[in-house]
Amino acid sequence: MSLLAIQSDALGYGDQRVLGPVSLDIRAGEHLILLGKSGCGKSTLLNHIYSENRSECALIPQGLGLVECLSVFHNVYMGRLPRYTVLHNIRNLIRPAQARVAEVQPLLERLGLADKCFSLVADLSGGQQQRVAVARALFQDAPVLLADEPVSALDGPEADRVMSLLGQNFSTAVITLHDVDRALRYGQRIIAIQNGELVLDQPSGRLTASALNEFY
Ligand SMILES: Nc1ncnc2c1ncn2[C@@H]1O[C@H](COP(=O)(O)OP(=O)(O)OP(=O)(O)O)[C@@H](O)[C@H]1O
Repeated sequence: MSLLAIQSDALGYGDQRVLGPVSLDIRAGEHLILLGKSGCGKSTLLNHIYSENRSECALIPQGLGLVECLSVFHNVYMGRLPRYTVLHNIRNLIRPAQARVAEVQPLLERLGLADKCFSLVADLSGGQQQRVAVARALFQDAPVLLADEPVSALDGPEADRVMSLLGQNFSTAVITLHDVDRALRYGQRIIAIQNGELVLDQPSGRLTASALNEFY
C-alpha cells in the first residue's frame, strides 16, 4: 500500500534543477535507502518529501536541527511540541515535568546518553549530538522516518546499533546513506540517484555492494 506519493517535474533551488522528474511511491512497511554521490540530490529529495508530508514524518536532517543552548531533554522533547498546549510547553521549558523526563530518559539510555539528560547540547560531541537528533525522532513517534545520513558521525558498531533501533521503531523509513554495505543490511528497497535521475529502484535482495558502488 502506498503511504506517500511523490510526484514532481523538477526539484531544485531557484533556477538550478537538481533532479527530476520524480515519481516515487513510498509503501507502508518498507525501509527505503537513498544512495548516490555527494551532491546528487539525496537531501533535496528527502527535504521535498518532508515538506509535502510534515504531519506524517519525523525528520533527522543532515544538520541535525538541534538548539545547542538547550539541554538534551529539551531537544528531545521538541519532537512532541505540537502534541501539548503552549502553556505545557512553556512550563516544561522552565521546569521539565517529571512525567516527560520519565518518557525521555529510557530513550537516552538506549542511545548511550543516560547521563546527559540535562547537559547542554553545545557541550556534547558530534556523535552524541547525532544521537540526540535520533532520540528526538524516536520521541516524536511519527508513522514515517526521514533520516539524512543519521549515523555519519558514529563508529561502526554504534552506527549499527542506531540503525537497528531506527529500524525497530519505524516500520516505514526513507534514509540516505553513503555506506553501501549498511544500505544492503538495513534497506529493503534501494534507490540510487545519478545525473539528476532516480536511475535504480530495486529490492536490496537483488543487489550487491559492487553493483551499488557503480553509483559512486
Ligand atoms: N539550499 C540550497 N541552495 C542552493 N543549492 C543547494 C542547496 N542545497 C543543496 N544545493 C545544491 O543542490 C545539489 C544537491 O544537493 P544535496 O544536498 O541534495 O545533495 P546530496 O546528494 O544530499 O549530497 P551529500 O551526500 O553531500 O549530502 C548540490 O549541487 C548542492 O550544491
